[in-house]
Amino acid sequence: MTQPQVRDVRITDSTLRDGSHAMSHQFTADQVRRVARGLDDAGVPVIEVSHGDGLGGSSFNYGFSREPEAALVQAAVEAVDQARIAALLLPGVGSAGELRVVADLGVSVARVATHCTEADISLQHFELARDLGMETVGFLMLSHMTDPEELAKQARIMVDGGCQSVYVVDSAGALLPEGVRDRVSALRAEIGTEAEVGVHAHNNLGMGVANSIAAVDVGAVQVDGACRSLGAGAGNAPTEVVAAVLDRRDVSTGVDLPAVMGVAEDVVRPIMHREPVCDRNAIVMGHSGVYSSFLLHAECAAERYGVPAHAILQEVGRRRYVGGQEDMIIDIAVELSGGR
Ligand SMILES: C[C@H](O)CC(=O)C(=O)O
Ligand SMILES: [Mn+2]
Repeated sequence: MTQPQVRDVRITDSTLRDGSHAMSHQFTADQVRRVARGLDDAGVPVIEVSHGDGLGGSSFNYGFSREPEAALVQAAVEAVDQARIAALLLPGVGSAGELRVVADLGVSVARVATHCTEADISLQHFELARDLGMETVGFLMLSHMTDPEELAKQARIMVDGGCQSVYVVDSAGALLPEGVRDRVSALRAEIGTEAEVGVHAHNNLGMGVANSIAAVDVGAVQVDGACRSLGAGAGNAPTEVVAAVLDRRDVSTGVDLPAVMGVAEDVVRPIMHREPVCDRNAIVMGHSGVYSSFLLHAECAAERYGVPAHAILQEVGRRRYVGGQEDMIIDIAVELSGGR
């Protein structure tokens, strides 16, 4: 087992949460146990486990999980020695009760996600998480949809509410490195040493790793990844590649590179339903700024209504839909099909 060590950047692996989207939320407790154990052995300090849409996400709207969320979380908690287990919560999808349940199970990092202009809805969850003794992380989703100054104001709201680090979340994989640098720099200038800044990158335009490194260059000290990119859309910045590139930059992460490459290749790859790739659907999402987790919803609607998924996604981007508007994807498919 790798011991925790001094590090410059903390990697959070989101395979078991963002990867849930790419797995249609069908992770089993046994898979969670094996991935979490491998990541723990590789020295990954934080492992996120939840439904893709966070605690309470298992539903008709977002897709039902195969196994109860508590069983998945418990499997991860029991599998690790050094890693902290994190859970994601979107206020309104998950509730205070669900946060209490996972805190009792041993989850010690609460990641509260809001649309990038709606940080105020996170405050009661940060307060509760702090009361429960959890570390708090704020997730400003679809960060490309607002400018750096406004994003920094939203980060300020989270920090004043008890959030200890705020992430620039490129949910659509739409940002380019300069857009990431501007946003991370604006957050750093606003919150200074009061909280840390992190980055969560998606790969729809093939920029996941480059964007993560751009963020670190201007002061981000937390970086998310997913093994083998297993995440929504074209997936996340691959944890193993982020670790390798940071190592080449002499930025320490405490992650054992051969071990994490082994997890990606030998544990995660064999259980994947699909390999996230920058295909036409993904590029359309990145180019027109579509929430990555809409991909599977658009593919289902495409099949049902006989229209191309990329056309649906293009229209979602034009209408600037945000998380929570999954049901509108059906409306678009019906319209594009001519009401058939
Ligand atoms: C609920 C979303 O999947 C959170 C996330 O990972 C993102 O916005 O990106
Ligand atoms: Mn994501």
